[in-house]
Amino acid sequence: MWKGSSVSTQRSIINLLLSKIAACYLLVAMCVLLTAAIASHYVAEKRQQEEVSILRTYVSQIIAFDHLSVADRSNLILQYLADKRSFFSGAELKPENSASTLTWGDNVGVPIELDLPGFQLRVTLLPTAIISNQVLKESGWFIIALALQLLLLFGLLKILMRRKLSARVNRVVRDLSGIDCNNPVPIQLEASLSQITEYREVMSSVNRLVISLRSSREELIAMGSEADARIKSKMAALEEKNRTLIELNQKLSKLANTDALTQVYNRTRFDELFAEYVLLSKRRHERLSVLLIDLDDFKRVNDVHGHQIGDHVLQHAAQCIKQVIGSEGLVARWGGEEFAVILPYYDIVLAEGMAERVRATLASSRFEKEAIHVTTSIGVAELDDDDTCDELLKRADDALYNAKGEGRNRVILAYSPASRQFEIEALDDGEFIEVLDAEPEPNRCE
Ligand SMILES: Nc1nc2c(ncn2[C@@H]2O[C@H](COP(=O)(O)OP(=O)(O)OP(=O)(O)O)[C@@H](O)[C@H]2O)c(=O)[nH]1
Repeated sequence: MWKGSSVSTQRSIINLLLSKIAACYLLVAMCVLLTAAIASHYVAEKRQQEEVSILRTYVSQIIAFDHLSVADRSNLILQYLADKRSFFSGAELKPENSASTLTWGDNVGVPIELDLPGFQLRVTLLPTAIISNQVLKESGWFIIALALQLLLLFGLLKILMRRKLSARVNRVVRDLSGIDCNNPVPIQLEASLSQITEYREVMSSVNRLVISLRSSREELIAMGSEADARIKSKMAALEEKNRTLIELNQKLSKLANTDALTQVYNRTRFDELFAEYVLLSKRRHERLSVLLIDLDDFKRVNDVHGHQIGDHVLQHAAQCIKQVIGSEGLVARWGGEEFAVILPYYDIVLAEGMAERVRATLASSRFEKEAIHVTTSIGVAELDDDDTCDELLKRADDALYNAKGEGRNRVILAYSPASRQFEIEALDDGEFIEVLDAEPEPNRCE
């Protein structure tokens, strides 16, 4: 945009300069004319007086020539006056002792009597206004000539200035178009143009804008970085709070899901997990077994060693079960001194093996300094296609009940009506015999 208007900008600057010069010239010319008009009046008066004085001297010299006749003298005087018609409008000459009077001109103006020996001379001065008009006319021609010269000079000046200004205006235009909005810097005034008021005003307005733009930009940057820093610190605080919240949530969820004494899953969580595992296993037609583990004669432990020691034994027993199960299944406290284990992908035979390992481990363990010995009875059941959670648990519970009834410290398997029946009898310390059951009773283990 700036480049496009460069030429017109130059023209307008040149026209501006020239119009200023022309206005100055007209003002000066008017002053000169006025002065000339006033001066011409005084000049005319003065010149008339000088001419009268010269005339007086001349006539006196003519009179002094004795060898000339009166007529010759008169003629010479009138001839002289006729030559000076630009100052005198008429004359009347009357030699002494002569009856006739010689006249010249029309005698319009101011009459002056010149008293000379032998002659009476009365000359009429041309009116001063006429003389001053002549003076003015001469000045007028002078002024016209001057104006013509000035016009010529203007033309030359215009060409010269256009050439000289071109580079400077281009520089100004380049400066203006080169203002970088990201780093606005005030423009240096072009020395040769700074004499022009309009240029100065425009440039100072531009520079004011540039400075305000710069300060606004700096303010914005400062505000932006301050806001950035605040946002960052807020984000860091938020992240910190979020982390704390996540940790608290994890702790809370662990607290909600874990049994406070034994640090295995609590009953509530077991119920949820058990329902999910049963659902998934049935949907995928995968095996799943459950163990119900009960510590034998635990009342006796409490009675003999106290409830607190009983608590410790419970904790140790829970950790033992967890260790044996490892990552194969999930251990939960079913209630009191009873634990439940979910074994995904385990059929009843595998589950029985795992139950036996649990039973044997606990039976061979000694707890606390009193070397407390506890045995366990375990009921094992495998998920059947038609089973609900409750039915499966019921079968395991029944098996556990049977284990208690059979004398404790043993593993009893429960069979569903749909599955192939096994009978495993626990012998001493976990020896089992697998027996075919011709007519098995549902949910019962023999
Ligand atoms: N120390 C302690 N004892 C508990 C806890 N929960 C249940 N018990 C005890 O466990 C005992 C369970 O007794 P019973 O139901 O008679 O069972 P048992 O003595 O183990 O006998 P059987 O199960 O028939 O082998 C009771 O004495 C309860 O007080 C517990 O959290 N801490």
